[in-house]
Amino acid sequence: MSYIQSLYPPEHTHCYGCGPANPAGLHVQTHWDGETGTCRYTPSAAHMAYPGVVYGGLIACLMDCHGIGTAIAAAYQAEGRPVGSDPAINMVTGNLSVTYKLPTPLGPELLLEARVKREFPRKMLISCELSAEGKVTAVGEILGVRLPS
Ligand SMILES: CCCCCCCC(=O)SCCNC(=O)CCNC(=O)[C@H](O)C(C)(C)COP(=O)(O)OP(=O)(O)OC[C@H]1O[C@@H](n2cnc3c(N)ncnc32)[C@H](O)[C@@H]1OP(=O)(O)O
Repeated sequence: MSYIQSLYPPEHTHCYGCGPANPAGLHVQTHWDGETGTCRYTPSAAHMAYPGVVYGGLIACLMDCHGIGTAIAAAYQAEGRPVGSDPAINMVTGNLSVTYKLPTPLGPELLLEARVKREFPRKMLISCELSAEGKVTAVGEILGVRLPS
């Protein structure tokens, strides 16, 4: 299946974190298997906090866009229709929190796994774990709020 952000309507493809049409963006890609949103991202040397460690703001960006991508995928699934079908489901971040448990090593690929924690009529609370080399280094929660169609 295509990644979720590739199925956003054209006007929502310019996001710095995940917009495929933003040449300067991070191009976060969320893959949804019906239960878990998965994203892989390898930071560059420019994403450094201090030698050997990933900048926390980058981690927040990755969790933000991957969380919203997961929330949107889950919202389509809850309505029993394919991602990208009309009417489009659009969400923005109402709230984002990140707990940095360990320094995240700069170099290896990062794995983000996101799941629905709570579902409400107009919003979706997503939990996200970020790991590097098999170790969870950060956890987060993202509240996606649905925009009117
Ligand atoms: C779409 C493709 C791009 C990908 C996006 C990537 C992620 C982003 O960076 S998005 C940009 C950053 N986020 C923003 O700019 C959002 C700015 N905020 C807003 O536009 C509005 O406050 C918005 C839309 C979140 C809510 O406004 P509005 O529709 O008036 O909401 P409102 O009716 O007050 O609340 C809706 C529900 O959400 C809840 N809610 C809204 N904001 C928050 C918040 N910050 N924290 C907790 N709950 C909230 C409300 O409690 C309410 O819950 P319930 O339905 O249970 O009563």
